[in-house]
Amino acid sequence: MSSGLIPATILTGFLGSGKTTLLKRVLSEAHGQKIAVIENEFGEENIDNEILVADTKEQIIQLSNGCICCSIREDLRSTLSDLATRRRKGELDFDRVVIETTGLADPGPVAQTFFMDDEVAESYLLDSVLTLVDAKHAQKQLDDRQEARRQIGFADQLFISKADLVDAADLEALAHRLKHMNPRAPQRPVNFGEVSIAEVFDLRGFNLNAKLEIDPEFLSADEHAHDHHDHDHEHCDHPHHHHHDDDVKSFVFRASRPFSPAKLEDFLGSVVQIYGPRMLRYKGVLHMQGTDRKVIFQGVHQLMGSDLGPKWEAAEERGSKMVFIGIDLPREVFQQGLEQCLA
Ligand SMILES: Nc1nc2c(ncn2[C@@H]2O[C@H](COP(=O)(O)OP(=O)(O)OP(=O)(O)O)[C@@H](O)[C@H]2O)c(=O)[nH]1
Repeated sequence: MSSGLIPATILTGFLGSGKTTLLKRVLSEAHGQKIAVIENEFGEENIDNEILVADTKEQIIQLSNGCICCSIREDLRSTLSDLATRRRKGELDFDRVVIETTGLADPGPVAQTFFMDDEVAESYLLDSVLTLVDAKHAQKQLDDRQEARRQIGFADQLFISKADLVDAADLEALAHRLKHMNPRAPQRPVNFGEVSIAEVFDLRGFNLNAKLEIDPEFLSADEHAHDHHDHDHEHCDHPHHHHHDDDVKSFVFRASRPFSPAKLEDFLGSVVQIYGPRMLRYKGVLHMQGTDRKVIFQGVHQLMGSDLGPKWEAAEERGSKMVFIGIDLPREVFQQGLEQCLA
């Protein structure tokens, strides 16, 4: 890694979604990487920890009796900073860190630790948030549990476990629901954690230079479905598909006219003041006045940043697209506000 920062991966997913299964698999794969694992489990009996220790020679640090996203967030911060210090001194040797959250954790505060704390930010690079989704139980968990919905909203990559336990139509309905909640995160089924290293590490989900990958077909289909809801139902391919009113939702803003940088900065600065706590992830490739390069922007809650990307190609049509993933965000406010920022 050229930056010298230690890459960190957050592995999340609701209770029993297969986090440990996947992690164990990743750790036992012969990849020549030394991985420090921070496990966060409720309770003193840590079975996962034993399973992992038995099978691997990795460094495992356990944070117990609380949840890293709330009561022991300070423990996470100090553990990360302690690990980095010991690595610098040569007492510990590891190439990356994986944090496995409890099934009930909100990954937001965990991710924020990497930006909020100077010591942590200087040593680590948050690579990505990986979310496991239990194909058998996710629909109900998403209906019932806010944490489960937030785990989807935050994901840079979704892995769907237990696809073997459901039929194709159920799997399709789940994929559809997830895509509405987070169109930015690629989805892929995993059978008992069977993934390759390349699919979990160095995804650069938090990298400002990362491409914004949204399937344009999906998004226009989405608009259509909302505008013609009743009509849409008559022609629905899945008779059992029902409408979910998830509070984690996403929307996309597109424009071909360039943004005025000053107006946009003002607007975003004020919306994050108000809606920041509910803005899980947002990201965009922007056509900005005054530069012939793409501007890549992204944020988590109140924290946002932007970077100059590559030049627009001569033949390429310039335009901006932004995706916002959040909890009950007022789409109209964003839509109209952003339009006001166009030059
Ligand atoms: N059928 C099936 N079972 C799976 C799959 N992946 C994991 N499991 C099983 O699901 C159960 C829960 O898996 P874990 O890996 O312990 O889940 P977890 O997310 O770490 O669970 P918590 O730490 O309790 O939140 C285990 O019995 C796994 O063997 C899969 O793809 N298919």
